Amino acid sequence: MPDMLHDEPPEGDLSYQRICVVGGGAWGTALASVAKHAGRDVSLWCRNAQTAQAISERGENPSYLKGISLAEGIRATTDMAQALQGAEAILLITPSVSIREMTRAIAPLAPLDCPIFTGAKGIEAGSGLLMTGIMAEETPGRTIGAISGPTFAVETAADQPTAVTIACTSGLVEPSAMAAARMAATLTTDSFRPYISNDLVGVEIGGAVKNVIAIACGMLHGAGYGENLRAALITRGLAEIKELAVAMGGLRETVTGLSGMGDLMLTCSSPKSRNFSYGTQRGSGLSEEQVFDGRPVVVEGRTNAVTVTDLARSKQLHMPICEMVRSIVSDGREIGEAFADYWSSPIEGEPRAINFKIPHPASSAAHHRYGRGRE
Ligand SMILES: NC(=O)C1=CN([C@@H]2O[C@H](COP(=O)(O)OP(=O)(O)OC[C@H]3O[C@@H](n4cnc5c(N)ncnc54)[C@H](O)[C@@H]3O)[C@@H](O)[C@H]2O)C=CC1
Ligand SMILES: O=C(CO)COP(=O)(O)O
Repeated sequence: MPDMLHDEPPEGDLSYQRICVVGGGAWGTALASVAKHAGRDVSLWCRNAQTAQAISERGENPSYLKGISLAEGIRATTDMAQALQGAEAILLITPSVSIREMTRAIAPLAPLDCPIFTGAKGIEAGSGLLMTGIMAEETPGRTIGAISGPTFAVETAADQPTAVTIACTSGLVEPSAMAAARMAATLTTDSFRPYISNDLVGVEIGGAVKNVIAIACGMLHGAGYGENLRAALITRGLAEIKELAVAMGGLRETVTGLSGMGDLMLTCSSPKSRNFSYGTQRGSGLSEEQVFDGRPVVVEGRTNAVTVTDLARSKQLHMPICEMVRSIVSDGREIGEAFADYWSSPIEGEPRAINFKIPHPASSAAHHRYGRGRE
């Protein structure tokens, strides 16, 4: 079996010419526009008929990317069979909770040699499966992949320079990483720059966990804490991602790449992130019902705080920042109290492999300062 990452690259045009994007939200629309800019024939399945009409007729998605001119010629439709007709590769870009149901809808309509890549970032509740794990279960034998990285849809759709990592399983038809390389060639433009990886697990773990860390950063930013703390959370968050990725069979190196550190840096420091923004609003005192003025917004880290920590617990791993977020969003703990617990946990080694642990000597002072006792 050829190994795309070590053998001579194949000659000729690797690109898939006919792409179907499933999901007419912000990221699906942005990727459809990238593929169109790259010269592909692009169809886009949308749930909403008005959105599909606006994209096809005006080149705009007013619901998710208002005011941004998309590449011309995207064929948007609400008819899944029509959208998938003739597709050589599929991008499945709906929220993580819908990936199983959407894969079930797609699989009977797309031949087995048509790979599916997802851009959803998360872990499934109950099964603990990554997105590609769900997809592989629902459509066995097919090449399945992921696209991940520091990518705000609003910037990508506006043709701002964006880099991603693409990885895939081997499937029955194409050798490992070949489909990832083909998808990279398919989506490359003068502004969109893909890299390929042979570590699908590492790529996906980064995307799933960074959203939880971004909520933590947002909450403490919203509560008035400074940049020092944010840098500490990002760095210690990266350590949590690394430990989980390695426990799942991923590589440390992947976690320091675009889909790990890159996405973590982006999401933990920008109000353009829904996860960071949700955290900021909660940290500034808004309730769960009040955030985003009550609008339903996809905040993957809110559900994934539970799925990530469930998975970590099942591997006997402790992810203290993710546990802190879980205790707030799922168990209703007060933010200051949860932070005080985290911040006054035992002093330990960095990395934690340094086997050192002593009780925090100023634990009760920290609780007094940050928890309910604070003035
Ligand atoms: N927006 C961004 O900047 C980026 C988002 N992502 C990831 O992409 C995934 C999708 O996010 P967005 O496109 O931003 O969300 P969005 O909220 O902009 O759009 C979600 C889309 O999925 C559809 N949808 C919602 N629930 C559905 C269901 N149960 N079944 C079928 N379709 C459903 C909606 O109609 C909408 O078209 C998420 O996992 C997110 O983390 C990844 C990279 C960048
Ligand atoms: O994944 C993203 C950027 O890479 C989008 O982040 P949010 O879901 O927090 O908006």
